Amino acid sequence: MIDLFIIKVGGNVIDNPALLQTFLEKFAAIPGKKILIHGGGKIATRIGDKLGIESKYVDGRRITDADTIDVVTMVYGGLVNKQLVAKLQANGCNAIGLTGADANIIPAVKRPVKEIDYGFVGDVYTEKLHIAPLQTLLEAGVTPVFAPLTHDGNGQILNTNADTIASSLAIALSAFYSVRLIYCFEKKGVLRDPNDDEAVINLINQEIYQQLLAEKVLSDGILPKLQNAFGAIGNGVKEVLIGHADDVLSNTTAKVAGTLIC
Ligand SMILES: Nc1ncnc2c1ncn2[C@@H]1O[C@H](COP(=O)(O)OP(=O)(O)O)[C@@H](O)[C@H]1O
Ligand SMILES: CC(=O)N[C@@H](CCC(=O)OP(=O)(O)O)C(=O)O
Repeated sequence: MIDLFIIKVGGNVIDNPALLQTFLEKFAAIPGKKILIHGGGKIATRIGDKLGIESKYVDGRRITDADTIDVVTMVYGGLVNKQLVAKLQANGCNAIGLTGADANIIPAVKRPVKEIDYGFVGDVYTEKLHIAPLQTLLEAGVTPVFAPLTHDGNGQILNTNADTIASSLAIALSAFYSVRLIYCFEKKGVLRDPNDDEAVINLINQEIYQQLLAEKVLSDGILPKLQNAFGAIGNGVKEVLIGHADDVLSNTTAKVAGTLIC
């Protein structure tokens, strides 16, 4: 099977112009087929603040009321997505910006209200992903760039965590490609001590994962990232890495920098 790189870049990188520029240059230089999924939570929060719309998170997921879905649709689907596409074009990468609603690629279900009402947050409808349009783009040498937005099939846009979109696409595309999923953020990998940026754990298996959870070394956004990483590796994805945005290119070769999930 042909290699396919699925790379997720988070909001802290997107919000740092120097880090973003380096990342995009290196992403553009990756040879072969690739897909980029971007976050942008930090930027949506900042623009929401300017508009007087407060951001609330529960377990790393944004509570997305009617005003907030408008903000994230504009910020993720417009501002961030189109700026990334333009910058990739400037780096010689023929990118196309998409949301999960485009070509019906990522249908989702509005998260049912239990103890928490997340509002317009979507859980990916994994069995209904439409992969064929993505294959057509990839075969044409075009690089899809996904905003963290999905849709419910009834005209409603939904807000979906970007780490989840990356793992869902990686799992679905593993039927056709040898998929390598790389989560890029502003740390060098999963850290044994969250206050020591050099304390990178090079390899995490289920046993080490459970130990780290028990030791409470993991918190905030690294929790959904690891959950999605293990979901991917257990469902056909060939390789999953978590590492620094600067190391994206080294992580596409045999020499790995960051945390390998196995
Ligand atoms: N053990 C750990 N190793 C790495 N990051 C950690 C750890 N514990 C907590 N974190 C936090 O998780 C964050 C990554 O999650 P998140 O901000 O959602 O990433 P992204 O920018 O990809 O969206 C890091 O910025 C860090 O603050
Ligand atoms: C439902 C939900 O929480 N969606 C996320 C989507 C953006 C995202 O995932 O951005 P980062 O990767 O930069 O964190 C949010 O609105 O924050």
